[in-house]
Order: sequence, then C-alpha cells, then structure tokens
Amino acid sequence: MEALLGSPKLRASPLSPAAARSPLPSRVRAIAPAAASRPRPLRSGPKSTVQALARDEMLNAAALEDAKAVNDAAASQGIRIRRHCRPTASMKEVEEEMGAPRNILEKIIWDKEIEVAQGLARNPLKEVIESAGKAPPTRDFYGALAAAYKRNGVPALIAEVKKASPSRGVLRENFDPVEIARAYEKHGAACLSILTDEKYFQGSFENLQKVRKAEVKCPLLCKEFVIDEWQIYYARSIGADAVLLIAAVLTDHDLKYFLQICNKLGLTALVEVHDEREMERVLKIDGVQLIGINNRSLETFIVDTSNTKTLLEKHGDAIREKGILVVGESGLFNPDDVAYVQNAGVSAVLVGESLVKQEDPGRAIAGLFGKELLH
Ligand SMILES: O=C(O)c1ccccc1NCC(=O)[C@H](O)[C@H](O)COP(=O)(O)O
Repeated sequence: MEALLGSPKLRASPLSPAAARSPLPSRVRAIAPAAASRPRPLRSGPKSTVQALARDEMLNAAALEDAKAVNDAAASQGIRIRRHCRPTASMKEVEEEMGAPRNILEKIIWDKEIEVAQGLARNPLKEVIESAGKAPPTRDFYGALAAAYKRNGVPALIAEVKKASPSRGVLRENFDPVEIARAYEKHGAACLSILTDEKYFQGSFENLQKVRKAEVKCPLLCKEFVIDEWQIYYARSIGADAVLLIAAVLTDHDLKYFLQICNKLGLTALVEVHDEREMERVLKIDGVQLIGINNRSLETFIVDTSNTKTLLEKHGDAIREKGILVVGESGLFNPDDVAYVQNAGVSAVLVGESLVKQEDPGRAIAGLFGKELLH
C-alpha cells in the first residue's frame, strides 16, 4: 500500500507545530486534524482497469483505517460523532461501509467532509490563506458583546440570520439576509450570526459576504460546522469576524489547532458545548474566550434551557476566573427565558427562530428582551 500511496508524508497535509507536539499516537497525528477529511494524493495514475480497481480498493481500505484511527481518538474523549474520512466517495458508498449516520449531527458532518473536499478542489488552501491575509481587518466580536452587556444590563444579543433548520424546517419564506441583518443592527443586536450551511439550513457563504459588503457594522459569526482549517481561512477571506467550533465534533487536538489559527487571523472563536464532559474538556484548553452553551441537543433536537443553569452551577466560578464570556444558545423566546439564562450567568444570548419568524425581526428584539436595546 505504501508503494501505491507514496510516503506517509504525501498522505498528510503539513502538520502545525501544535500537531507535531500532540499527545495523540503518531498514526492518528499523521492524519489529524484537518487532513483527516482530505483525499489521499497518488504518485501516479493506474495503467489499466485492473490496476485502477486494485488502487480503489486499497484507497478504500486505507481511508477506513484512517477513519478508525480518527474515530478511536475522538471516542476516547467522549466524542460520539464519527468521521468517514472518504470525502471523494458517494454517501451511498460511505453508508455501505459505516452504516447510516447515527443522528443528524453525524449526518451533517459526513456531508461536510465531502463539501470541504469540494471547496478545497475549487479554492486550494494556499490561495484561501492568501486571500484571508488580504481581507479587511476583523471587528472585535468579544469586545462588542462585553460592551453591549455593560450598556444594556441584559445579555448582549447575537442575532441569527437563519432561514431554515433541520429541527424546524423553513422558518422564513421571504428571506433577505441583508435586510434582516440591517434590522437586527438597527434594533440593538451586538453581533450577528450568519448560517452558512446550505444543505440543512439553506444558508450560504454568499449571505455572509453580502452582509459584510452591505457595511453592517456588527461583528459577524460564521455559523458553520467547522471540521477543517480550510473553512476557517475561507470564512476570514469573505469577512467573518468569528467562527463556531463545536466540541461535540472536534477533538481537543482539533480545538487547540483551530484556536491557534483563529488567533493568528484575529478571529474570535465561539466554542460550543452541550454537556458536562464537553465543558470540562474546553475549560482545560488555553485561550478560550467565549463559550456557548447550547440548550439544543444537536443529536436529538431536544431543547432544555436548564442545561445552561446546570452547567454554570458547576463551572461558573472557573469560567469567571478565566474571564470567559458565556453565550446561552437556542430555544429563547421571551423575556422570562432571557432572564432565566441571565440569572444562570450568561452575558450573551444567541437567538434565531424567535426573531426570524416574526414579520419584523428587528422589532422582535424588544419583545424578546422586554425593552429596547441601546446601541
Ligand atoms: O437549529 C437546529 O435545528 C439545529 C439542528 C442541528 C444542529 C444545529 C442546529 N442549530 C444551530 C444552533 O445552534 C441554533 O441555530 C442557534 O443556537 C439559535 O437557536 P434558535 O434560537 O433556537 O433558533
């Protein structure tokens, strides 16, 4: 197999210094983090159909081996979402090997592995890194939240530009991302979250780019399912000020590596947790400034705002000591919901459905907080 695939170096993308120091076994390190979802380059093409079939079989076996190593490393940290590591295969082929995805989040991630490979083929990493370097400077996402909290005395609002979701279907038929973003800004949102996933949320990177070009001043979160560094550079290249990193999907090693990239690009990372184990993992990682507690299980869709309270009762002190701001995410519909998560200790809230479903999403902000927000 080695002869066909070339040296191990050829199979993996260059490792960051952090990756090189990683405590992961070398087999896993060779393909993690970002390269785990990349197609394997070949030294030369096959000369006959028989050779081509043999090559495909070997590539398949190697990809499955990679997936096993990646998934074993993730499972040892309590991560239940598996990777297929076969970005050039069809979903049918993937499912033949791995069975059906176990839940919606795993399904989203499996599709994302394929999408990222396609994105990389269209816009190679080197070019995306270059254009990220030329993008207009980032706006301070963390600073905007801290200032708005101080100004209004209620959690700062990250208002989400969200057309649809897997749990609720289409939320707004007449969807103009720029109009919604402007309305949110006018009515006191501190920051905006722009969903960029197309398949499940009917969002797009184009929406983010349009909002940024419309000179909306609020800092912008690229709300994407990040599994590869390429997505972070791409988000920056089109004007994002912050990106989402989901602990349920990313190993500690991925989180650390992606945080380094964010740091280098001046991006804020919103690190999202859902349960106790994820919170404990994230609190051990240096450099986390913003933790989102999602009240929605991304695996079952069940929304429970007491999740925020439970996690902050246990970890609130450690979080405050580190100067981390907490964002309460999902399922917030009225001033009582906002007061509940504020009392639990959040400084900001991330809200989509309850705003975007209203005829005037901007005016809906005063309804959500029980008062107008100041700029
Ligand atoms: O919203 C979903 O159905 C969903 C399903 C699977 C993965 C993620 C999902 N949502 C992402 C979010 O975190 C929410 O869009 C965000 O917190 C706003 O929530 P809401 O105010 O309840 O729209």
